[in-house]
Amino acid sequence: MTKPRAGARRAEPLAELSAPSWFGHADEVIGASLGKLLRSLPAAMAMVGRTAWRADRRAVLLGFGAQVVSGLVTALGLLAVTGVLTSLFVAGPTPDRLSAAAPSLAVLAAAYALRGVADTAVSAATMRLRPKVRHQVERDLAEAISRIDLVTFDEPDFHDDLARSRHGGMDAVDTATLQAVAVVGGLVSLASTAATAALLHPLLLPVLLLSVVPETWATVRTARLEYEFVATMIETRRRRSLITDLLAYKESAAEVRVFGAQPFLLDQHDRHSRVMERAQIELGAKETRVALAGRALSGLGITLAYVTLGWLLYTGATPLAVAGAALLAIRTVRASLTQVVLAANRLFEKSLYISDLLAFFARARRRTPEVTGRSAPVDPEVVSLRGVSFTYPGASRSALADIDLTIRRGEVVALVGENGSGKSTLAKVLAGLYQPTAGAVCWDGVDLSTVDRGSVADNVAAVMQEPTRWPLTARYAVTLGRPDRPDPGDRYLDQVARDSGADAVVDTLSDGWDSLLTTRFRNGHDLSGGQWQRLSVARALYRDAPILICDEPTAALDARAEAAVYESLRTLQSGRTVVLITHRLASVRHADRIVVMHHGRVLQVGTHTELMASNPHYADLYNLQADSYRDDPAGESALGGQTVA
Ligand SMILES: Nc1ncnc2c1ncn2[C@@H]1O[C@H](COP(=O)(O)OP(=O)(O)OP(=O)(O)O)[C@@H](O)[C@H]1O
Repeated sequence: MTKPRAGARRAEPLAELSAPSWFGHADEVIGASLGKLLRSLPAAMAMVGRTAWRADRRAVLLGFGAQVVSGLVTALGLLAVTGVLTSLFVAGPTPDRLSAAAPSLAVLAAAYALRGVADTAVSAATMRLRPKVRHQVERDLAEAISRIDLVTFDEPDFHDDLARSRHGGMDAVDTATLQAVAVVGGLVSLASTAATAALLHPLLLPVLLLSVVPETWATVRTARLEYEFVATMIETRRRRSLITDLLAYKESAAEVRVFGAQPFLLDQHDRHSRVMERAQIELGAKETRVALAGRALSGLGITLAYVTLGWLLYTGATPLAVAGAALLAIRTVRASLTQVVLAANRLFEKSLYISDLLAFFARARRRTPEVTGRSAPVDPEVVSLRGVSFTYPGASRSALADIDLTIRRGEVVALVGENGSGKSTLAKVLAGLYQPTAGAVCWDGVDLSTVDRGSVADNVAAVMQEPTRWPLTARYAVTLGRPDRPDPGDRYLDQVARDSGADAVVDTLSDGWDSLLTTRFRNGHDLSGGQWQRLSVARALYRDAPILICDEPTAALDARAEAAVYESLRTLQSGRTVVLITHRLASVRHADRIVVMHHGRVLQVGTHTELMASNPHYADLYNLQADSYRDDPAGESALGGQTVA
């Protein structure tokens, strides 16, 4: 055995990081015109508005009403200031001038007080609205995902789109709610103050607006740069977090250590980080240049505004008191404009993410099976496949090709064949989880593509090849397929636990059925692979469905548990359709029919005896396994104590 040289484990560079062929969506974004991006704003705003309205109408009305009040009293305050200054600047004794200014001063004080109340009401409404809007969108997203066709999860760009929507999109909705309120408030205040400024002198307004245009350009440009960065980096970020997950999760922690994979993973982590670092530094430099240009031009604009005011005073076109109020107006208009520009900028930036979210919702709708209102036959007598083919999204070869098969109620049909021959895919197509790309799956003659998926699923229970390790209590992990089943005294639960061997698992748990099955929380438990499999068999039995799919149901079970499972499958068999997938051919000898699969096609269908006599492929596979047991001096198979051959 050769000893690995120190430092020999150098990972190859990740070629795809320098050749960004998978930046597909980001390229579209980067290539989009500013106009196109700006057009995303109304749709995003409408989405936030609709969601806010659904989430809490009263808060929306209170928030916007208070904004209007706040804007109006700001203008009123400005007019009061003009009144105060006019009274103070006239000739005469100071006490007289002060008394003349008193009414305007009172209006000013009232305006400030009212504005304080209105602004507080706006904050209160916003604070109420923000979490509600976020939760509403999170709920909408979770619901949309839950309805998506299973095959969509195999589409290459689905997970990128989902990640962008879940992370960028959610935060965007949250921020957008806040900014939408700020934009409206700023606009109301701007409109009323600008109208007042225009009243003081019409020239002031265009000059003021001119001073804000460069800043607007700079902020919009910066927002776009940042979005481009996030969009181009999303896959790198996801890949990097995948590596962190491998290091962080218990499921992979042991293999990482056994194979000494830490240096490799850390190296991959660094490579991804370096790509992101370079892009981020480049982004920073671009943003600095844009901000500099914006500020320089904006400074010129402000200078121009003050020069204009000075010129108006110098030529006597404006009295001193009005010029004083105009100075205040300039400050207020600029403050309002800055508020609007900043908030609109953030909104604009967020609207790009919200359009991702909207695109995801649209994709989810397209990928959600249509609700037809028609139901699949309950407890079908005949399940038939006619010319069924199936190709996974993006795959170059079909996983199933031209399959014809009929299964009757009460039959146990075993699917056998080499790895990758299409057994699991066929089982999922049979169960209506995948729609065939050609041909049809019919239950009692009803094409499953014409009925609601929920009604199909209602008839199916499955023991999956890699059962989900549900991080719930043991009770929920078994009963979640029929949570509403009345089961006084847990009689049925205990029965399926005995049939699957799950009773022995639950007996070892400190809180029995109420034990939490994850060690990520306090007092949680973890189970062995075989113990999880026992629970998955119990779950399938508890669901008590007419069609039972068992995909390698006993692969992780010890001999005794395996024998118990097959015994209970035999009991269950009557009145049900059982599809059994296993590589242990001794276990399929007693199946009513055995379907031999090869490269996605059905080679032959028959009983064990028929196939041994006529199908050399099956006979070879069987004898290969049988031979390994014949070498066993005890002559006993480990498969549930059944003697092979
Ligand atoms: N999600 C997927 N995306 C693309 N191809 C897939 C996907 N799942 C399976 N395949 C391919 O489809 C073919 C059939 O796979 P399937 O899982 O049905 O085989 P199997 O007979 O159940 O294999 P095994 O005995 O290893 O469980 C294989 O070539 C496999 O690579």
